[in-house]
Amino acid sequence: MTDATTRGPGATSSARTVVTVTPNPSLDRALELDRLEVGEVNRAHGVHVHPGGKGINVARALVRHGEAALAVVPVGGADGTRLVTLLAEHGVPAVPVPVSGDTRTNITLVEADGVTTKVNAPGPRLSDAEVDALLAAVEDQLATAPRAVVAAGSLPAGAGDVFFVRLAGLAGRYGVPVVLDTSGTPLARAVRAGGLCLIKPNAEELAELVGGDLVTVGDVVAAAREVIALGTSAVLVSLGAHGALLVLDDATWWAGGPPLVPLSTVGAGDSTVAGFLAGTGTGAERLRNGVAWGRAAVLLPGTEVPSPAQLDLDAVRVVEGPDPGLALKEL
Ligand SMILES: Nc1ncnc2c1ncn2[C@@H]1O[C@H](COP(=O)(O)OP(=O)(O)O)[C@@H](O)[C@H]1O
Ligand SMILES: O=P(O)(O)OC[C@H]1O[C@](O)(COP(=O)(O)O)[C@@H](O)[C@@H]1O
Repeated sequence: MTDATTRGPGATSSARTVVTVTPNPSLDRALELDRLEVGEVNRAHGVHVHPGGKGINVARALVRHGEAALAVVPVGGADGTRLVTLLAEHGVPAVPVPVSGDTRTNITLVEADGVTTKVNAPGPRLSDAEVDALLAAVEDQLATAPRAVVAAGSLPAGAGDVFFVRLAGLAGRYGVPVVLDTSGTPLARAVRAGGLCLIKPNAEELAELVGGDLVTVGDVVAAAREVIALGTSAVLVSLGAHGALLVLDDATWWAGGPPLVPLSTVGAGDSTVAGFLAGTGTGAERLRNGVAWGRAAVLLPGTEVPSPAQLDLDAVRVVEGPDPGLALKEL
């Protein structure tokens, strides 16, 4: 299952490496159709298969830009083997953690007008021993003092709602910053436990987290500050076609650009996280980078991640202290 690029259970990170953890990875299969007819036989004219899952996509995007990254992933069955092979083909170092259930496949249906329908499978149930083995594999990487650990995506059954709390606790012991991109109860539990460096909800996920409607920039900033008050350093809120907001305890930036016609929005959030992590300089510059990577991702099919040549940093406008009264849909 491993080769020189996907280095297998013995793989280790270095001080510049971003370690990603995807508890519920997937093979992402995107089918291109003229138009989806629900309840009918539909015929696709294009198919793309990519290694998927949020942490995996972050690692893929970083590696595509020459950044050091390593993906820790539970894998099982023939599709798990395929996932590891695909990661190797994409040049992403991986630490596969064997599990008895089969790695899932997630389906995306993309219509000619860009409308995207996604069906995500539940993924295999992990046993307690498999969850412990996954965390032990993460701890092996934490011991090598990586730059950050990115924990991302949904949790498989059996992982327990506190999986990310456990992971953040481990990372805290090794002094490694934690970036978390998840949703629902696992996000709420981790935010309440505190100690996170960054979370990347979209507006719906943040609204669910704080329990309210987010209509304006001010609503998002207030929601993000609730999160920050619980012990998270920064909140990067992605807003789809309306760009993204970066909220710190004492500063806010918005970044976005001219309208695009997306080919596939799958993986755009993950590319945004990767671009933010790869960025340098001020919060504003890192946000610009993240948004440029996210915008480039939506112009690519399936779960393809952008290359440096596909970025258009100049198209991204950054505003410090955006008007709190602005509606998100006006951004
Ligand atoms: N339709 C779109 N047009 C332009 N940019 C987009 C579009 N959809 C996504 N993006 C870019 O990708 C980023 C992440 O997308 P978003 O849908 O918010 O993430 P997620 O998939 O995590 O919900 C956005 O912040 C934006 O920069
Ligand atoms: O773990 P979840 O929430 O089911 O999401 C998994 C899916 O999300 C993706 O990671 C894409 O995420 P984003 O579109 O939010 O960047 C796919 O590769 C994968 O199929």
